[in-house]
Amino acid sequence: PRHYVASYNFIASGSDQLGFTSGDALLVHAKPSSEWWWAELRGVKGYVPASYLCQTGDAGEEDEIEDPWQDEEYFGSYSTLRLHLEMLSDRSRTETYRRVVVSNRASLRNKAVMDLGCGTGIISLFCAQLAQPSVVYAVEASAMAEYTRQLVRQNGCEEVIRVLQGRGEDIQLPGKVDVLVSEWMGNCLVFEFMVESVLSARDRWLREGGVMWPSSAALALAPCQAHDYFAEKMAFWERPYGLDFTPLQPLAQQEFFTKPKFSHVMEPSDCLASPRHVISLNMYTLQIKDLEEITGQFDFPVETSGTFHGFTAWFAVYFESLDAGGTTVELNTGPNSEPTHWKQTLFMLDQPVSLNTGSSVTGTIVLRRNPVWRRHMSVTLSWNISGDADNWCPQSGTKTFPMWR
Ligand SMILES: N=C(N)NC/C=C/[C@H]1O[C@@H](n2cnc3c(N)ncnc32)[C@H](O)[C@@H]1O
Repeated sequence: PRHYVASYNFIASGSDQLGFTSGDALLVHAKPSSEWWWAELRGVKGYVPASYLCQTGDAGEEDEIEDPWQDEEYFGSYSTLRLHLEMLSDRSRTETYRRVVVSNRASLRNKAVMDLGCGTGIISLFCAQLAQPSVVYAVEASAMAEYTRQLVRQNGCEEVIRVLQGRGEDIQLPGKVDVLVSEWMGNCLVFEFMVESVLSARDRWLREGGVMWPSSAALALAPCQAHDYFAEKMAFWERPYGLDFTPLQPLAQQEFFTKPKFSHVMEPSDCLASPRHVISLNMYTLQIKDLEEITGQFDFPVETSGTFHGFTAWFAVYFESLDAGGTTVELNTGPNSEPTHWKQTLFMLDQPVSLNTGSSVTGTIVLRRNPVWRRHMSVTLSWNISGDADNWCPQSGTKTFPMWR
């Protein structure tokens, strides 16, 4: 963050704007655009008009406008093998995409395919190797694209696969495509918001009546117990080495339970109720503006008495057949399916609540996209425990988890 001083008064006109008076010292946290910056004044944050401010201290040295998509860092992370190895090593994920190609091999003949965010090109290579599309546009923004070209040649697919290095939003294709395939899903389905790039490519390059793979997506949720995680991070402070460290428990709650826990492996037996799809996305009708705030409702009849430590979330995506009436292929990242590199995401409540069968946990989940950092979001879970008269614990609550800003 950098210090600026206000040269003029500014009256805020939107709820997300920050008003100030000439002479106020503001802390600028981010510069999502050259007109509006994200700043703080006396603990309140909001958008401010950049032209009303001037830098204190080393004036003149203009720090670079920070990219709200953090593309340099994001695509940088995909120019090394680490993440590609993780994704390719995820057999459930990779075999599912291969199964989609194989089960649609006849209908893929002579089709034009776009593989958005192809990485090493695995999906494109499946298409060229296991079916006979007329062309596959393998689009990859990171420096990995150079190697992807080599892999295409190495596997004799250069007749079919054309690797285009660049962002899906920027590249030009010679024509529209029949199939837009992408592996875009992040934690809680949308984290990283690569889905926006997929929708942008759909709107630009998918022909009328073309097919989206995945065709639809769902976020699943369940109230759960998380005894091991709770013991490891919170109960630990009760009596370590015979001493009472409980004054550290508020710190532990802040440090370990404020953000969701990625890569959590939930046992099916941890579920206190049958998981439900709380959000469903139709990849044909979903609009980019819909991504700003996605809301789901839930009503879980408690089936197993136990300790309600939090909620666990995961996703499933569906690949409809190119043939009318053909079978839909599912990739499910839940606790009852083959493990994947996404595992599940655990949202810990501040206080565990004991739950008895006969009660129910009803409420909402809201995914709110970060207005400044466009690959980030917050998840707000609000719940109400009803039908358990003899339970003295708090009956309702709400908690907002940043992912990550
Ligand atoms: N998180 C999951 N599941 N997959 C991440 C997969 C990301 C891959 O897609 C590329 N990618 C992401 N967004 C774009 C874009 N807009 N244009 C071109 N390539 C892109 C990244 O560089 C990675 O190689």
